[in-house]
Amino acid sequence: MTEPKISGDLLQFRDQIDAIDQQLLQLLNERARLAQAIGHVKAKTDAPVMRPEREAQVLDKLNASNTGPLNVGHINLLFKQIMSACRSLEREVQVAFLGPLGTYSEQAVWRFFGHCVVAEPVESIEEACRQVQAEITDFAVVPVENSTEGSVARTLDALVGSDLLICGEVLLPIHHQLLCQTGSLEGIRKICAHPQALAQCRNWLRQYAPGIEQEAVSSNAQGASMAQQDATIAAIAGEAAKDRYQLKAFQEHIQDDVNNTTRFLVLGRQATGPSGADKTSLVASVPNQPGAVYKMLEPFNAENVSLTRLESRPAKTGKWEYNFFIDLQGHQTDAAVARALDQLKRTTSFLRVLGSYPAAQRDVKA
Ligand SMILES: C=C(O[C@@H]1C=C(C(=O)O)C=C[C@H]1O)C(=O)O
Repeated sequence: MTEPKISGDLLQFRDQIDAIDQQLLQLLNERARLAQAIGHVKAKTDAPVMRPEREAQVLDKLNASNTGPLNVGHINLLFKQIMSACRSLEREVQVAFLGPLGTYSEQAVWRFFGHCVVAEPVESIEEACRQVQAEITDFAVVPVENSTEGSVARTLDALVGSDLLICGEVLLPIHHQLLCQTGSLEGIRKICAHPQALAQCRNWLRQYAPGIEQEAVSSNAQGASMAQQDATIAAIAGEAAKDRYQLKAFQEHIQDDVNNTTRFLVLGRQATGPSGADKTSLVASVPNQPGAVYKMLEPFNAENVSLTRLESRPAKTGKWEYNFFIDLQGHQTDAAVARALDQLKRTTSFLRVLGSYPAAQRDVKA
């Protein structure tokens, strides 16, 4: 292919880009050497390699001073990978996620940790938690709620029964795609996907794939794997599955709700310091008495602490008792949050602070 007649300009611009790349390369290696030095300091005290609060602050600072044309999405994407690479020179962090390969949980891992981590799929939420507790891996990434389907009960139950800490959260827009070997619907006899994905694409399927049989399978990634082996099968899955199973998209964004989002938790053994825009999650239960729930929530009102989520689950005591899962804005070391938690100890029969961690949605001030 011939370049347009502005090739003189083009060559000049490319020379400039080459020169800048050399500077970037040098600076990136300088940055990497500093991370290595930090790694040596950490190793002496057995301090954690991954510091989610620091990584959130690095991105906040860059976004606050960014003048473009790169946007917040570009900055986060680029610098997350830079930090991931630098971090891996200290030590490669290990993460268990709810598999199989190609799931949205895997996408959540890459988004939170960047690509320089060892990520292992495991078969259940409980197993992901067990691996962190047994110190087989550093972190687990598990789904906790979906904007249309609600909470993931197994994750909430696993949190109550363990002493793991929430170190971070990931908000992942769920963009379903219809995937098959050729990218065309011709010859497709069956669409295989997790029942939730089939439900989330009901209208689209009715309109654009009427008459094609639908089969519920155990995960979208399994559907994608079936499509990889059989040209008559299409799957509903995300970007990670498309790449993993070498499929082509017939259509992207086929979910009926354009804002369909899943929230994932990053679970670990380490407490996370304040980043400047944090959330705190806790689980509490109260005695079965009139006004008990009101008394439990009163300290948050008194201290002007904003709650972002309140959810109850059976406490499994067989006595119609409930655990309340509460997310609030702020870090447990913030004075107002600390005072509210102190009060809460007096009004609850059970209280566990599940962790304070950087909020995924950040309010960056220029
Ligand atoms: C370099 C550090 O270690 C890791 C890498 C970071 C980075 O590359 O900026 C930031 C935080 C840590 O997850 C550090 O703790 O500062």
